[in-house]
Amino acid sequence: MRTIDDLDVAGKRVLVRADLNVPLQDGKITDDGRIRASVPTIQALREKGAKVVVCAHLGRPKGEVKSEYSLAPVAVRLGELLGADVTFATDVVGESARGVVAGLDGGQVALLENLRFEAGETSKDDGERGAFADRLAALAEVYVGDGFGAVHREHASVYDVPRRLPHAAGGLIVTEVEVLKKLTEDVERPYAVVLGGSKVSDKLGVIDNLLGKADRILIGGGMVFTFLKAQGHEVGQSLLEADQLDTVRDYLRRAEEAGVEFVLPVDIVAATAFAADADHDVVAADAIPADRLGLDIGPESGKLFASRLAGTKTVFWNGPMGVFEMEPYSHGTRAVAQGLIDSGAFTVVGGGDSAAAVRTLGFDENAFSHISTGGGASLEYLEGTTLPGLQALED
Ligand SMILES: Nc1ncnc2c1ncn2[C@@H]1O[C@H](COP(=O)(O)OP(=O)(O)O)[C@@H](O)[C@H]1O
Ligand SMILES: O=C(OP(=O)(O)O)[C@H](O)COP(=O)(O)O
Repeated sequence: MRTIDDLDVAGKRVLVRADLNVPLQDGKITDDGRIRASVPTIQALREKGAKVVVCAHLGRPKGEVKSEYSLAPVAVRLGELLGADVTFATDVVGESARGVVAGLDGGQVALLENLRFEAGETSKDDGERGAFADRLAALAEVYVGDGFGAVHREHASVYDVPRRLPHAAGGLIVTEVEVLKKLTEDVERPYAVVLGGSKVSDKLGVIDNLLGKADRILIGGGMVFTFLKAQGHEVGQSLLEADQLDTVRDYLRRAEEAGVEFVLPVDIVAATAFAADADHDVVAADAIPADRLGLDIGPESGKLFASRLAGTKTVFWNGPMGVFEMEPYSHGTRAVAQGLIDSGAFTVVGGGDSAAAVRTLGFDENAFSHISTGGGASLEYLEGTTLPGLQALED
């Protein structure tokens, strides 16, 4: 992959695809890790005299303009971190964007509004996506891919725009790939993978491939309930991928045949509502009341998971064990984070929310071997498939 040192960017308009998908609460950024991770590449381009046009997505607004998904607060924080003004365009490829970009001098930075306000960004229709990619590419003369957390998405800004402009990988992508490569080549065993979070349908699929790679697979977070249901247990109102039950049964059967250890929670924190102040109790994992939803793994499961991480040499973790944003449901995530640290293994934590969790729960980032900005992206990278956003940069 070419890097930004291989590009002539002085005085040129450079479109940087970053991953600035940060958690927000009441319009306030609760963890700015992904913004900080994007700063070095932007700073390097400024120093080279580029006119830097940053583009990114926030959440999943599905092609509609929704003010709660505006990148405006991110522009402010990015400016603070860069120590420079960041001009915010109130649209993606419209009049505001064109005006803001035209007004940039070398070394200056602009941020476009949320890419996913445009249906073309995520469209599965090549024509629609291509038409949007044309408009986005027209804003710039050079493209730099640096949004590692989104490289698994075949989206216009990730996959189609680099095919239209001279391109290179930014420093964040280079670093992420360097570290994750180690987990695909010479992984030290026992190798454990911990999966949780809420993007269940996205991430269940990677287990297929992990069965041939990991020695232990620990399941927490919103992933749990599809497994418990597949084993015949009641999961109440918990997150469930009802159409994946056969797939999950197949995983459990194949894991047994292959000698891969599946570790599922033995207890669950079950609440009456998705709220911090809802009534909640620890219940056995096979006895979740029909009117409750599981929002964390229970204390016995926290201990069990930590014990199964002890003695491992490599751990990859994506997805919080519970709704860590609410204190009553944060203990499982805390136990697993501590379990990783205590294992003494080579530990990689991946994912926007997983990385935010370890920081907001007060863990020292340096206690982990690597904190990746990508969850789904790193999981798919570990599968060994070529990711659209990396392939586009290699071509
Ligand atoms: N049992 C659960 N039910 C609903 N949501 C959950 C549950 N456990 C974890 N979550 C949520 O999962 C989210 C993170 O999931 P995900 O995006 O897949 O992780 P990452 O960003 O680390 O890849 C968090 O916001 C957390 O609140
Ligand atoms: O948050 C992200 O991924 P992650 O939750 O897997 O870390 C990325 O910004 C990608 O977002 P998407 O999963 O909505 O495409």
